[in-house]
Amino acid sequence: MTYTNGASNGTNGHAASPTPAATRLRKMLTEGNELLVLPGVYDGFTARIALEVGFDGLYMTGAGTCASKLGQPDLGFASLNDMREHAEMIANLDPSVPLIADADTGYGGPNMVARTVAQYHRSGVAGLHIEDQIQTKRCGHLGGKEVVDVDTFQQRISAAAATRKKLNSDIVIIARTDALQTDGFEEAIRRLKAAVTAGADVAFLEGINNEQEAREVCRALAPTPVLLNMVENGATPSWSVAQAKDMGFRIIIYPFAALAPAYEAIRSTYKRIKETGVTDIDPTFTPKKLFTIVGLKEATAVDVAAGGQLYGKV
Ligand SMILES: C[C@](O)(C(=O)O)[C@H](CC(=O)O)C(=O)O
Repeated sequence: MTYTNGASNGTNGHAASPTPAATRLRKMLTEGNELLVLPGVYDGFTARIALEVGFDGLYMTGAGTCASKLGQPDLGFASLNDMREHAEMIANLDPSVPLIADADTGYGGPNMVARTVAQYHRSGVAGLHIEDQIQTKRCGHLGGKEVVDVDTFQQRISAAAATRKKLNSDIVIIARTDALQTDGFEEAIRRLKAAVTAGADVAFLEGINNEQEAREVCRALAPTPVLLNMVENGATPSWSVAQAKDMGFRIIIYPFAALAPAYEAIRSTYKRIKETGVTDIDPTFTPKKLFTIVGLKEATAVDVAAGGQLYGKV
């Protein structure tokens, strides 16, 4: 299915505002029945690479944001400001491509959750996930997790949904439960259903262990779309897009898709410098190539349209 961004010329000669990314994401979920594939991105460079390849949307990983922006593990180090600022930069590189961004626990009680949703909305984020872990959260694929009670979780989602409504926003609210590890499958499903009752648009069962759980969560939550978190080498087996679709998922995210290859590639190059004294990087990777990947053409077009000639000789 192709979604246009809806931009057209208004009668006053100004271009009409394009459809917000949140509205586009919501439409993809409600009007289609395809599986939306969103690679994990953790900074502007990885986002640009994903945009170049072309996907239904992007996923801003909190683990990757903690690692790249703060140099810290996914243990609740990132604040709302860290996450919002990062998400805003990524969401606006190409606002026609929806960004789903991690919002951890929502960063506090109902008022903080409301603030988080409002700030993500104003930043151009199309969807966000809010979970039921305690504030000192950790990556969902680590042991020793703790969750808040179901009422507290429901309040987080209610505050998110009320904010979406108040702002007349289409931002997609994704309720994530981490209760599978702590309380088992039945309780996790109960929590996701409670979250949908409270206004969540999408359900996210963290740390799915096997195909039976995968199929069952999609069946139990239907018609609510369910998101699959494809963290390689974590609790969940590695499934392909085709398998995820067959199991009934509507969104698949790959938080480690950029992190793992970046680590390998960067580390081996750094080691080569240390051991041989040269980087030996691909000779076609010129400075101009890097800047082309991150928007040289667009920057040149803006300058030329303004009557400038700044980049003619780049
Ligand atoms: C999805 C996630 O929240 C993320 O930050 O990308 C993480 C990924 C990870 O750290 O393995 C999560 O699953 O908790």
